[in-house]
Amino acid sequence: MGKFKLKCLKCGREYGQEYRLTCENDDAFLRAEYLEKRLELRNQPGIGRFHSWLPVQEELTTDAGPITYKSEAFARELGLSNLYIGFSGYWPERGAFIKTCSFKELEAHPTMQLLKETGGKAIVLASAGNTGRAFAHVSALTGTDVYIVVPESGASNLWLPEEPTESIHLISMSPGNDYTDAINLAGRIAKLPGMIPEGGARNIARRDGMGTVMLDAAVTIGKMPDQYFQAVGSGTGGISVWEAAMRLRDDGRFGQKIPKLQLAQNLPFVPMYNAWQEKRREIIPELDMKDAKKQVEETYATVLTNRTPPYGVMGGLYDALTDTDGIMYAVTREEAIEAKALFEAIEGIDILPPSAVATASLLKAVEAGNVDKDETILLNLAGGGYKRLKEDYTLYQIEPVATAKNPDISLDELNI
Ligand SMILES: Cc1ncc(COP(=O)(O)O)c(C=O)c1O
Repeated sequence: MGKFKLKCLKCGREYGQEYRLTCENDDAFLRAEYLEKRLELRNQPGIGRFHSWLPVQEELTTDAGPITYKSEAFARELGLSNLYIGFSGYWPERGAFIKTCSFKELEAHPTMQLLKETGGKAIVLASAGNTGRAFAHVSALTGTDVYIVVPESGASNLWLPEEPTESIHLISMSPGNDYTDAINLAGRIAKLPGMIPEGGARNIARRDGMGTVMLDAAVTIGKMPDQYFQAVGSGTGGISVWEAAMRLRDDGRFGQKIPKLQLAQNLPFVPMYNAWQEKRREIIPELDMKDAKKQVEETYATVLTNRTPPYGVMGGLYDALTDTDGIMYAVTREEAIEAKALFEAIEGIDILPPSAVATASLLKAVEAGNVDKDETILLNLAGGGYKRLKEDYTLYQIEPVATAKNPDISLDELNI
C-alpha cells in the first residue's frame, strides 16, 4: 500500500509516489499527503524517528537528526522563560550527530533514499556550500552518484568527515560566479540523460526532511512553539516548518496554532526582507536586490544569498509568512558576529554564520517587543558544531573534477 501521495496546491491534481518536482498543469508546489495522520515515532536514532511524515518506504537508520533542548543561560541573558534551541549539527554531548554540521543533511538523507526507491541513479544540485557537503556525505555513505555545482566562494565548504568517494562529482565555478550561476549550470547538467535534478524547495523529500526540526521540537516540548526563528536564503526551511506545523495541527496532540515565522536575512543581501516589508508577493530585482552580485560578495553568511528564492510561488515563503502573520529581519554582519560570540560563550558550542544571523534576529525581536517573555520560542540553529567536529574527526577536502568559467559553458568542454 502507498505511504503518501503528491497533490498540487493549485489544481489539486494528484500523483503517486514518484520523484516529481512539478505539476503538469501549473507551477504551484506539490505537497505530500501522508496516509498516517498521526505522528508515530519510530525506534530510530536520528531523522528516521519521524518516518510517518517522510516520503520514503524504508526507515532511515542514520544517527543524524535534529535535536531540541531548553536553553537556560542564554534564555536568562535574554529574559526569556521558554526558549528552546533546535540544533542541527555536531554536538555529541547533547545527542546531535550531524557530521556535516547543518540541517541540509536532513534534506539529503530522505532525498537520496527517495531517489533510490524511485529508480534514480544520479542526482544534480547546486550549492553555496552546506547543501553540497550534506549530499556528498550521503553519497559517500550510499554510493549513489551526485553531481554538485558550487561557486568558488563555497568550494572550501566542501569537506567531509570521511574520505571522498568516486560517486561524488564536484564542479567548481570560477571567481565572479555566484550561487545563482551555480543553480543555472546545475539546471543544464540535470538535463543530460540519466541525471535527476534535485529540485531545491520543489523537492518534497527535502522539505519534509527539514520539517523534522519542527516535529522534534513539538515532541520535545509537548506542543508546537508560539514563535519560530531561522535565517533564510531560499526560505525552504521556513516553508518546511510551516508545512510540518500544519500536519501537527491536524494530528491534534500538539496544539492548533501554527507558529509565527520570524525569519532573517543578512545585509546587504535581503531581497525577501525588502519584498515582505511591502507585503509584496513579487521580488523586484531593481528594488529588492540592486547590484545583487556585489551585495552577495559583501554578505557574511554566504549561504543566505539566493537570487531566485521560492518566495512568490504558490505554497512558497510569501504564503507561509502570510499564513502565520510572519515577520522578517535584516541583520548586519556586525550584529551577527556579536550574537555568535554571545551565544557561543554562554551555550558552549560553535555556530555557523547563518545560525549567528538567526540568533541576532532573536535579539532584535526581544528588543522590539516582537516576542513575549513567557512565550514558547524555537530558535532554529540550522548549522553548528564545526569546531567541535574537528576535535573528533579528520576532515577531507573534496577535489573538483571540473571547473566552469560561466553557467553557459559547453557541457562537452566541461567533460564530466
Ligand atoms: C546552516 C544554514 N542555515 C540556513 C540556511 C538557509 O536555508 P534556506 O536556503 O533553505 O533558506 C542554510 C542554507 O544553506 C544553511 O546552511
